[in-house]
Amino acid sequence: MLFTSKTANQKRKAFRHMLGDGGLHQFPGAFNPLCAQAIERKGFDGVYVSGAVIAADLCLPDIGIANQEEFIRRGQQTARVTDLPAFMDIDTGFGEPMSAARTVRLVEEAGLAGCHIEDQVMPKRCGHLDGKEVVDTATMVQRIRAAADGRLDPDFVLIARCDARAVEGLDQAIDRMKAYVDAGADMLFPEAMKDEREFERVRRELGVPMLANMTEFGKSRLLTKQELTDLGFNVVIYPVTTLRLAMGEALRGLDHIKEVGDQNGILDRMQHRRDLYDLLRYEEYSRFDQDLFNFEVGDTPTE
Ligand SMILES: C[C@](O)(C(=O)O)[C@H](CC(=O)O)C(=O)O
Ligand SMILES: [Mg+2]
Repeated sequence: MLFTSKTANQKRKAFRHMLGDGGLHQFPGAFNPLCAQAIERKGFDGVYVSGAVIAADLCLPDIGIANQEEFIRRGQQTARVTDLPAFMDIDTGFGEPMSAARTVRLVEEAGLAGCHIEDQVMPKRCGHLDGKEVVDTATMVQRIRAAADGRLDPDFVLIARCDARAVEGLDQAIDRMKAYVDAGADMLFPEAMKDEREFERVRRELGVPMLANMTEFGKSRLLTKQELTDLGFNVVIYPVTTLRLAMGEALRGLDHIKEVGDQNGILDRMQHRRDLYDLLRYEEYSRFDQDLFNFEVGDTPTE
C-alpha cells in the first residue's frame, strides 16, 4: 500500500545510524501529518513532533494541559505517514515514573523512533521561558530509569532533556546530564543554552549524541547547520517553525480577505491544489484502486 514502506524498527535503526555517523541531522517539526510528508519530500533527515505544537494546535498553551492520549495520537498520525524516523516530545512523561514508562511504551507502539523526557516539575513550561522549575536529580534519574525500562525495542532512542541551565547554572546542568546518561538516556537535549560556548562545553563534557533546539524567539541564537556541525551536535530540531510559518501566512491571508473581500490577490502565496494532490500522491491512490478493481464479474471462464 502507499502509506509507508518502512517498519518502525527500520526507522529506529536509521535514526541510530544517524546518531553515530558524525554528521548533523535536521529534524523540522511537523505541525501535522501532511507537513511530515512535505519534510520527507524536501529531503530532510527526520521529523520532530513538538509538544508546544500539539498544544497550540488544540489552542492551548504549552503548560502540560494537553494530555497523554492527545500527544500519542498526534505522534502516531505523524510517524505513520513518513519513511523518515520521527521522534516526539513527551514533556515530563505524564506522571510518576511508572506512568513515564507506560508513556514510552505507548510512543514505541505508535511507531516513533524515540522521544525526549524532561526534568521540569509539573506543570511544565516552554524551556525558553523564565520561571521554570526542575525536579531534583534523584527524581529525574528515577524518571529516566523507568522510561528506559518502558522500552521493548532496544533501538528506540530515549533522549533526556535537561532544563536546569536556566535554573541552576551550567555546571549543575552538566552534572545532572552525566547522571541522566548513567540512568539510561541514549542522547541528551541541553535546553536553552545561552551561547555557542555553552553548546561547546556540553559537547566536550558529555560523550553521547547531542540534540540542539533551534526554536525561534527563545534564548539561543539561531545557529547555522555549519555551526552546529562544527560544534559536534548530532541532531537539530526546528520545533515550531512550520507552524509559525503556516500561521503567519494564514493570518496575513485572513487580513487580506477581510480588507479586499476575495482571495484573488493571494493565490500565488498558497499551495496550489495540484501541489497538494502531488504531496498526497492522489494519482497513485487512483492507480491502486484501478488495479484492485480491474476485473469484471462476467470474466470467470465457465464450462
Ligand atoms: C522543544 C519544545 O519543547 C517543543 O515543545 O517543541 C519547546 C519549543 C518552544 O516552545 O519554542 C521548548 O523549547 O520548550
Ligand atoms: Mg515541549
